Amino acid sequence: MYGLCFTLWAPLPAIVITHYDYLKDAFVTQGDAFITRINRPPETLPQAHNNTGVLVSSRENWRLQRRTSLKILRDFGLSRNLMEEQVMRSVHEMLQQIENINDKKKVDMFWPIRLCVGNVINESLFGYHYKYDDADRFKNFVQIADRHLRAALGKLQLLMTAFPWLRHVPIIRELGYHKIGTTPFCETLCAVFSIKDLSRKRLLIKSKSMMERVNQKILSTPTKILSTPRQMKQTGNPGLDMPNLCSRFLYPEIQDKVREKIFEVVGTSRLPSMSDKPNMPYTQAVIHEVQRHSNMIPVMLFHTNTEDVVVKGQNVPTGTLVFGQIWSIMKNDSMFDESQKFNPSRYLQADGKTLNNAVIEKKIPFGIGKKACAGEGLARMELFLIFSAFIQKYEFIANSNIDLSPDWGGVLTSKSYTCQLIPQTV
Ligand code: HEM
Repeated sequence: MYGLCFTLWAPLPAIVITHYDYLKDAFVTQGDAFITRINRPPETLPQAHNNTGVLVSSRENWRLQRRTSLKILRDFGLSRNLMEEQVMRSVHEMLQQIENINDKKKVDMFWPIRLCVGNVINESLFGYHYKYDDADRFKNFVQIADRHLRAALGKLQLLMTAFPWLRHVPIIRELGYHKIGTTPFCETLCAVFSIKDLSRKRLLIKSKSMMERVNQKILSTPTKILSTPRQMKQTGNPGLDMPNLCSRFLYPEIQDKVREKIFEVVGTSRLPSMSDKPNMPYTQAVIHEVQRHSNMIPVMLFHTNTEDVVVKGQNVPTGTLVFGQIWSIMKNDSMFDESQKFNPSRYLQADGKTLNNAVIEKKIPFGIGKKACAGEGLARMELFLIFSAFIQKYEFIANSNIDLSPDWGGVLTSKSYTCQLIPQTV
């Protein structure tokens, strides 16, 4: 830990914020100054056109894309019951799939969870979902997106962030730009469009024309913003996965307590629904703690400021690269007592029933400010419905020692594990 807010020369000056109060001062209090991304690799690599898509666009383009995306999500039912119904359909299908597993002594939960989450967004955006026994295309798609996310943070990529002109040097362009940038993008498109066995050259040519097709489509349909290739990648993206599920295997007493509360409020004849959520503060507290303790996105994406700002007394000149280090904030004892400990009770007041909003506010897995996660509402709904359905239906017992240290990447993922599932009845 180098301090609450420090400059890193790598070789561009980048300010790294590791304290909630500094982050809030910059991204919330002075949020209008931080609505730009850096427009450099790795952000720009998969983009067919500059300054497009919600995630990496800036200023007016971003405002328009974000506003429209949120409107489309709302129209698709995010703020109404429709989205809950969509999530529940996916949960039912996943539970059915799990029920069909004969040997529940050694179950790998990786694909059931990915498919459940991926199917929600696929069904909403593209109108179809993958069956559990016919999901090879989806799996291929997820693996490509995963590889791309890992590669995007490679050394060459970081070098190109510092010196974007390097992409014009032929050898670097080949290694760094195509290999890490365009090829995974082509592969993703091929996975989406079911194209097989193309040579690399044909792949690039083919992908270029597909990109054009996709872009034409993007530019000519009202849902273009949610259908950009980048978002298509996100449908299978590990970033949309549930956080590390392992946390709860290590704490059987917490698992039992959540189940007890679910049985009290919901019973066993139906699955938990969003209307039960206010009556289940302990379950909410456990989910908050899973997201803090097994945080998935360690650093907020690249931000720069459009005007000079002063963050808690420190000058940040226009155009500075600013990183909000979510990981350090959520693992900091000054913000979360004994932060290494998995302790859901920290989110509850002394009565054990009322949520402690002052602590919850500092837990920021979705980022903070104007460019915070646009899918937070959907993600939180999925977390609640999937997690509580799991615990209501099964007891999860780890088969071996669970290692909670994450696999490092743009998105932190859990190490592989298997578990025993014991069906629950009262
Ligand atoms: C547990 C799941 C999720 C987590 C932890 C998460 C976290 C994040 C984080 C940390 C950011 C970057 C914020 C920043 O740089 O300031 C982000 C951005 C974003 N997320 Fe998520 N996210 C999740 C799920 C989703 C879902 C389900 C969707 C889509 C339905 C989504 C769509 C987006 C978009 C569009 C942005 C870019 C927002 C902008 O730049 O304006 N996310 N997310």
